[in-house]
Amino acid sequence: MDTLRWQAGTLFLLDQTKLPFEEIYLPCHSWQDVRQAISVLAVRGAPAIGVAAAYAVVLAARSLCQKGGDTPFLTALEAICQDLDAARPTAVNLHWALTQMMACARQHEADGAEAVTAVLEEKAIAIHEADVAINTAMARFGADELEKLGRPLTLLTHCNAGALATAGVGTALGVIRELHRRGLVSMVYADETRPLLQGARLTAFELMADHIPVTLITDNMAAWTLKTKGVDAIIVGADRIAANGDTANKIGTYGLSLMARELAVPLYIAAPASTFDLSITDGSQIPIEERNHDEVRSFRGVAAALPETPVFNPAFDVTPHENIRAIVTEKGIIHRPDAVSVPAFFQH
Ligand SMILES: CSC[C@@H](O)[C@@H](O)C(=O)COP(=O)(O)O
Repeated sequence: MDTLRWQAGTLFLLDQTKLPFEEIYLPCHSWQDVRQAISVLAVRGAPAIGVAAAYAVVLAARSLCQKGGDTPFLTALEAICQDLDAARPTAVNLHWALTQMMACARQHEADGAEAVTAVLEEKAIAIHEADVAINTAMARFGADELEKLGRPLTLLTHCNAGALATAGVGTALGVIRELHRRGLVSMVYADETRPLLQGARLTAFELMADHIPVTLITDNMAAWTLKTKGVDAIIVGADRIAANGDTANKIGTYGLSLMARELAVPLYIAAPASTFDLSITDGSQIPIEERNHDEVRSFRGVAAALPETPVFNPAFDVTPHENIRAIVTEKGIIHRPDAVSVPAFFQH
């Protein structure tokens, strides 16, 4: 089951709003289709959003070639990229992929719009394929690191940082998959992850499909689970990591990090280099997406509160770097991330 598929000039996205009950591919024929899919979380997870956005740029370039118009090709493409970038403001992989695509377009500008479109397609496919390899490398580095904790491991994860959030085996779940392959996973506790239940609908589904032992808990059971179930480590993904290691991830991760610190459970982040935003010094500069309030008042149309109930619905929070034991990347491990170790890691 692929999260995304590029076939004969159409992007097919596994519609994650329907999982785990229905496995339906959503055909995206235009960049607007992709933008809509990103907004409603039909495709989600920072790396998968980046790959989808790269294909959206190909669709946009193709449509601009067909339509023509007064605005210069690259100016029009740039405006579309800005619109796509705004679809999910926290996940920096989206911005990263769009920047890569625009740089590629500019590099080949002199060859004309048709040629640029062809090169952009090659670039999007390269970004897609690279994500698969990046996940595999991260899984190995992460498993080597967590293996040091002893065995068998009881782990806890939050949201979905799996195959469904990437083009490959996943970031945090990629590490868990590799640990399982080595016979080192005793149990994975999966937070259900309110309000949109990525943990219940996607993580539990993914792990069960791979016969990895998983136990679903509601988010408010995490502290008690950490205290009573012998959890050896927490491992999660990330949406944006500042230069000092402060990490934005799904809302609830910050709370987990406080529990982890209190209970001396190490917290690991697994994220590719494209999730780092070295242009910002710390997590206070990370934009936090706030989503529709109905996501909290109800789930799939079933009301949980009165429609006029006031709501706060931030989709992400920021975990301070002090609460993170290590960040697993495709280039290796950043131990005890801080304002010195993170930039130094990327200088080599
Ligand atoms: C490898 S995915 C890492 C993060 O993107 C993931 O943990 C997360 O927070 C996803 O949030 P979502 O709102 O489902 O896109």
